[in-house]
Amino acid sequence: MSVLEVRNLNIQFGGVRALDHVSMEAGEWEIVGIIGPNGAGKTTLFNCITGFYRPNKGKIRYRGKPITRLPVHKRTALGIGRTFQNVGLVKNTTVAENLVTAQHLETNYDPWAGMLGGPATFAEEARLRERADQLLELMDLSDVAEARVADLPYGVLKRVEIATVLATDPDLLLLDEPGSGMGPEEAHALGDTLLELRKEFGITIVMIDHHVPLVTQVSDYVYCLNFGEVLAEGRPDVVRNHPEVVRAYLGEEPVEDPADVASEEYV
Ligand SMILES: Nc1ncnc2c1ncn2[C@@H]1O[C@H](COP(=O)(O)OP(=O)(O)OP(=O)(O)O)[C@@H](O)[C@H]1O
Repeated sequence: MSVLEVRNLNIQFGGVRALDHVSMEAGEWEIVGIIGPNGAGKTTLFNCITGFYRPNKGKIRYRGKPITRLPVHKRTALGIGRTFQNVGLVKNTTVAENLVTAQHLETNYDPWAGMLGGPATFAEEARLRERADQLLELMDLSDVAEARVADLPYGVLKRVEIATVLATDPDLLLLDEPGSGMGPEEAHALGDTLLELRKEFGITIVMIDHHVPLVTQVSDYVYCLNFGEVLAEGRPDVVRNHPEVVRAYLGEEPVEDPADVASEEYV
């Protein structure tokens, strides 16, 4: 059974057809890449999967259960975690505090015990902090645990955001441009981390990104959207050299050797 199944999704904003009969799926343990030029409908697809947008037509299933009409918080409770294109963190607190706060959403935390500060509360806080430290280590972020989020560079913030979503214990992780603001080496290191996360937590990942080398490095399967439609899908090496995909990105004819394409940041 697929973890995520999207069938014939349509959504329209005024005259703009943002998604037009879009179907995709992601299986257990899979990393699925979503690429496509600006305005192709990638973030709109995430907004439909997470419940921020309600599609005009189509169905979304999570582990076989229809979720098309469920509100955002119920989808989160089912295990769908998401990062945002423009980083969704509390900027005036530290990195570690962001992770602890995210875990409070998952905990049966008694507000009275919290106010009175009994031993059970301290033990619980210590446990949440320990888990935060483990996640920060896994994401190579231990050295910024006490840094204020607002003081960190964008590339580091993207990693912090992933750690924060992991703190909510998701089963399906949707990453919106995790490689944005990163150079090729930083993006490659992020790719290694994502593969590590999949191994460590056994999660399914769907990732939007413009860094085609990053998408190629980690994805088992790739969808390319263009003007709200699936232009191509398949293994990453096949999609990145698909004539229509190369044309959509560069307006050029495809190159002979896919390795030539892999060296570019964009297809
Ligand atoms: N809330 C909205 N209201 C009106 N139009 C919208 C809305 N959300 C998305 N759109 C339109 O839908 C189309 C797809 O946008 P979307 O943000 O999904 O593209 P994208 O592939 O994520 O682009 P980018 O790579 O630039 O982030 C665009 O034409 C956009 O202007």
